[in-house]
Amino acid sequence: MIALSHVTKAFGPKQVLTGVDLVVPKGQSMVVIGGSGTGKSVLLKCILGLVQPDQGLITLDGQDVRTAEREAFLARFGMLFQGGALFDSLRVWENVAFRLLRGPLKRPKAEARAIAVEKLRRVGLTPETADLFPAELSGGMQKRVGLARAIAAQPEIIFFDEPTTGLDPIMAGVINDLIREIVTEMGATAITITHDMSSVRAIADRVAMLHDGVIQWTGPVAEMDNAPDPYLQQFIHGRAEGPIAAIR
Ligand SMILES: Nc1ncnc2c1ncn2[C@@H]1O[C@H](COP(=O)(O)OP(=O)(O)OP(=O)(O)O)[C@@H](O)[C@H]1O
Repeated sequence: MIALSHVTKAFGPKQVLTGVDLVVPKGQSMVVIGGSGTGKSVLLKCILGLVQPDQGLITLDGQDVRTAEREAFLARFGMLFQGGALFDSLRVWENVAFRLLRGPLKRPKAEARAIAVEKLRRVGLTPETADLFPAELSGGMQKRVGLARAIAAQPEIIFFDEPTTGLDPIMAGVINDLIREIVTEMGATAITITHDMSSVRAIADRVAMLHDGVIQWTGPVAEMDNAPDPYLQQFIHGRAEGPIAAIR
């Protein structure tokens, strides 16, 4: 379980998080929605310890994340970054096996490659893809490679940062379905950041809306449509009119 309690973060005069309380139960898929610049990425970075909150407490399975040994802590996480973030100079399989070729999860090269090929298969890519370079792949294929990399080391927790950005609606649907299937079969805890409401409906067990530095609403995805919160309703229906200022 990941728990955030009264987490605040400012950059200079800019208050980004003003008191975030959020619980992500183990094995659940939480999707965080909210407008551009509301601090969704900052929230993920705080959990990972890449950004230090000014106040508040973040725990993973009851342990304050600040006291965890860094390498072992990060080894528990997988990440699918916005845009895939593949290394252009490495072959596809080396990208997928990146964390299996170095650091605390290092294993023999042949074994790392075999795992990479298996993970590529899991995301619908053939073994021939393994020896290509990222530039030789379409955007949708790159996203699949990023997903294979995120799951290669069997993480307990996976973060997906805008997993469908830049994809056509059909490929976005394929990636959403893959994420849902993989998270379920791995029993992983997942946090996804997205603006894409089709992702929310495909991926989420629970939804949290970040607005004005706090979690404005959180609940099961099944309750989202009927929740009375006007901020949430404006956001999920993409209305210009409502309590959230449309000019930013
Ligand atoms: N290292 C930093 N230094 C200064 N300001 C930062 C830093 N990181 C984030 N910010 C600011 O914090 C705010 C929130 O940024 P963040 O990237 O978390 O937004 P977001 O909700 O993920 O947005 P988007 O949906 O557009 O990706 C922004 O105003 C951003 O400029």
